[in-house]
Amino acid sequence: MPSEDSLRQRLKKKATKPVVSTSRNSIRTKKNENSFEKNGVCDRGNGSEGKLKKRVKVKGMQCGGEVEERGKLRTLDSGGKKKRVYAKEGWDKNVKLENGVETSKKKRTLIRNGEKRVKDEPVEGNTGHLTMRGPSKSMNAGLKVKQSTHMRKERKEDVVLVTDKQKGKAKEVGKIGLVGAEDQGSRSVKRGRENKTELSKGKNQVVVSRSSFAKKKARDKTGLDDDDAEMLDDRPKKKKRVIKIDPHDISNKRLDDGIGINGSKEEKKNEKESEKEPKMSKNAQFRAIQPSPLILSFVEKNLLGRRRMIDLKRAGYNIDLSAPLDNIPFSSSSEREKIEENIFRNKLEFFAAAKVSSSFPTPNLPEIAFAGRSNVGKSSLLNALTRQWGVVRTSDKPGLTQTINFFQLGTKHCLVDLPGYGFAYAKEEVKESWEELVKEYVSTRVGLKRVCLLIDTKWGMKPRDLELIELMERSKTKYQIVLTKTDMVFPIDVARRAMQIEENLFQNKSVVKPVMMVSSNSGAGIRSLRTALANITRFARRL
Ligand SMILES: Nc1nc2c(ncn2[C@@H]2O[C@H](COP(=O)(O)OP(=O)(O)OP(=O)(O)O)[C@@H](O)[C@H]2O)c(=O)[nH]1
Ligand SMILES: [Mg+2]
Repeated sequence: MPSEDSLRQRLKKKATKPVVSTSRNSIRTKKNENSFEKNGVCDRGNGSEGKLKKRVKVKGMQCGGEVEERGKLRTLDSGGKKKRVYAKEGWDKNVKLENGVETSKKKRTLIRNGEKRVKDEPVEGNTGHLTMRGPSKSMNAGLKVKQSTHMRKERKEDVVLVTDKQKGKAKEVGKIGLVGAEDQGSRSVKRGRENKTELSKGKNQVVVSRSSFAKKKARDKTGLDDDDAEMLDDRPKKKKRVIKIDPHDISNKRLDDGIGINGSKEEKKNEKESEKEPKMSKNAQFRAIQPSPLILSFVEKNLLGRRRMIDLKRAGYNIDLSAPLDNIPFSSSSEREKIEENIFRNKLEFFAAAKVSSSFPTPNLPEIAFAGRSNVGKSSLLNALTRQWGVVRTSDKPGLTQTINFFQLGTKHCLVDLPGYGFAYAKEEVKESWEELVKEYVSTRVGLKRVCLLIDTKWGMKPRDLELIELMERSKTKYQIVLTKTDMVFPIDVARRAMQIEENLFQNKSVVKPVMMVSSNSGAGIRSLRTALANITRFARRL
């Protein structure tokens, strides 16, 4: 029988024995236990320091709530395990509503490459780290969640949670990166977990993780939101079409391209140079002509150009008469006017017509011929000069005069009406024969004192006119330019045309200046022409 004392000793021994925990490797002494009870903090002791993953179970100890580990907060469950935070947990505290989207700001620790960063990051979605997103366009229409994540530094990692209600399909696009940060400095735990579909039927959630900052940057540049950018990323990339151009194929080239088949640099240079010097149209060139003051004063004095009837009346013309208005002349008793009147008051008589040069009449009188293109007004001018209407036939149909017609003015002078050249209602061979006949006449005719080359004021000189001029220059036949139908254009254009022709024929020797300007209809300039022609015949001797 043990004595009472021995029993007491046994009991004491039992009481002094250490309590051994049943957890894995950790041993917690009674002392430690006491210290925890004192501080209200679970202390792991030296053996467990630095190994956060190893959890310590202390018998009879409950660590519900938050356990502080060296200044950091960590959620632990009642069993002392790290508490997993799900989407719906912790919802109420930090969640804000922005544009119908719940967002929360939650402290988050990012540790990469041994560095530890603590950032306040706005996170979308039900949890602090998740973003609700609609991957499809149809989703966007109804429930479009759009929250731009703020990119702060390059190594930032976004976690995006995508929901798709309509399709009911979950698509995992990326992976979740849940980073837990425990322990200070070098001791860090980064938990990256690839999260597979964890969605219910009604609500599918896809977790998307994008780590490429370059992608983000590019999207920001293009101004697309994440949805659009996502769509663009998923699109099959189009291959660039390379079009090979056959340098010898000119089927698609415009005719006015001006670039040669080879498209050499020189050709392009020439083209550029020609572009630099813009070509002025003929009309623009004509408008740029500045008439001399002498011509302008002549135009004004003779009432040339298109005029109002009231201006003609004020100038002394009898506008009630249908005949040329100069039949009421500015009568003056100057000697020159008397001479002019004497010559052109004589009777005008037709006496010969010639189709060929052999039919020309014998040159007994000094001759003044009227040449020019068909319909320029040669026959009309003869009538206007002599005021004898009907002696010379006129027509609005080009090509009426088909022979060289000789008219005797009084007893001392001869006026010659030539067939026109250029366009006419006649066969080509006939027209050519007219032209040849005229050329022969102006170049060989003895007694020809002056050729009045008539030019339509509106159209100016044509190549055939120049041909005849060249011929007369060669044959040294004196010729005078007479602008006709001046009543059809503005006075300034009459002056411009006269100036243009004078400049063109500046170097010609056989041309008689100045250029005369007339209108057989209005009679303007006829008196001046009479005066000029009277001076020719005045000193001409009878042959
Ligand atoms: N407005 C206007 N019309 C004129 C003038 N002179 C002639 N005409 C008209 O021009 C047309 C042709 O006149 P013509 O005298 O027959 O011309 P042409 O040079 O002899 O013609 P061809 O004999 O065919 O060579 C006629 O209808 C005339 O009325 C003018 O000064 N002003
Ligand atoms: Mg005629």
